[in-house]
Amino acid sequence: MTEQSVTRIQVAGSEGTAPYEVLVGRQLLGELRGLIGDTAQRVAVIHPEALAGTGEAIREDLAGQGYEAIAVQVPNAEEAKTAEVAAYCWKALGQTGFTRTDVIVGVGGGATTDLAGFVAATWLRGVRWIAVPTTVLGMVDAAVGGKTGINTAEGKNLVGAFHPPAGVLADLAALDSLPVHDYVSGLAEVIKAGFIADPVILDLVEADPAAARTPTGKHTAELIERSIRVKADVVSGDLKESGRREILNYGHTLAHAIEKNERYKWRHGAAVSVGMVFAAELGRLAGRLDDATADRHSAVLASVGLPLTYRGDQWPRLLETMRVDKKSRGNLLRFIVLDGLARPVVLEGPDPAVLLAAYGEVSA
Ligand SMILES: NC(=O)c1ccc[n+]([C@@H]2O[C@H](COP(=O)([O-])OP(=O)(O)OC[C@H]3O[C@@H](n4cnc5c(N)ncnc54)[C@H](O)[C@@H]3O)[C@@H](O)[C@H]2O)c1
Ligand SMILES: O=C(O)C(=O)C[C@@H](O)[C@H](O)[C@H](O)COP(=O)(O)O
Ligand SMILES: [Zn+2]
Repeated sequence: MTEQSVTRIQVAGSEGTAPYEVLVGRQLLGELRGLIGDTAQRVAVIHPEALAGTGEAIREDLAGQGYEAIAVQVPNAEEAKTAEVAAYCWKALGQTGFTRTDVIVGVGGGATTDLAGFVAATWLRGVRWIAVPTTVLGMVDAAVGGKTGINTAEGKNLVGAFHPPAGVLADLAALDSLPVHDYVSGLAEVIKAGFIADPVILDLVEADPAAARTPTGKHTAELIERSIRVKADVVSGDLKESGRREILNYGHTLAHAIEKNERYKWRHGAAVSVGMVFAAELGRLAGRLDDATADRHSAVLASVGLPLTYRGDQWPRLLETMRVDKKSRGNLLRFIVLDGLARPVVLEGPDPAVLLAAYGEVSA
């Protein structure tokens, strides 16, 4: 991709939903009007506190185009993914007289787009929404695929809906203001895409890990586009996670338990990093994964500054939480492991001793 060009990645419609495009480039906000369309009269721009200026600028621009536009500011990060904040958004829509032809625009990281999509899925049983991801993680993963939702005290993303956006605008310029800690967190999902489907991603990160940590890195656009293609390909064939989509949950069974254990104060990507080291060890102990590929996990994740360990004394609590993971069926725990590089498979009901041994790899 050249500096000014726009890459368009198609996501196929499935199970009665419409296809849509993910645009990757710069200065993409001009595309919003076309996506919102002429039938909408009202637009709600849901954004986090950290992007108050951006949210207001988008609102003003849409108001200038004749829409009745409101900005709905929500808390930063996981504090937005609550029933209370969803109710606050519903109230704002109700007070604005939002109808089924009106449109929600979610501007922010994955937490904001998960919330905005959920509000869109539930308001009047479903209105159109557009995702404008502003983090690496949002661009490569959260904004694509239509998984929307909020957390509860009992666990991560336990309440939600499959409700794909009408379009995704991944404007790379947004990454310039992203704190490095959040930028790096998103690399966990980039590296996940590398292990489950596109090893070229791993080669690019390993070639220059320092560059991978910055928006100005030589391969930034390629890393983001390759990761989006992995996600778009998978969700195009399985919107509701009846089969292949489960591979996108690589590392997430333990990650979500860690996030809950930390009362959602850890960044999702940091937890996914630890979760992937655990899943790699589980794959190795289950006789599926070779030593070199398992070891490659810790090496590449550490090279960009992602964590590899979590508190050893927390294993019983984490195991308990993992039992209500969305991949579980009854009492059967299910994990995504690798049968080799880019060969994800489901491992069902591993022996508790093997699970404990795998946790030993990440236990600090
Ligand atoms: N729906 C899905 O398929 C899916 C996929 C992966 C992750 N997720 C979810 O995504 C969430 C994590 O998303 P995230 O990593 O983007 O974190 P985040 O949304 O919590 O954003 C991190 C922080 O950066 C701020 N921020 C966002 N963009 C910014 C910018 N351009 N400049 C400065 N600050 C900015 C946010 O306000 C927040 O404080 C988790 O809740 C996770 O469960 C969902
Ligand atoms: O899109 C998916 O499917 C994923 O699993 C992508 C994950 O990166 C993402 O964190 C997702 O929100 C996890 O979903 P959950 O169903 O396990 O809550
Ligand atoms: Zn994730």
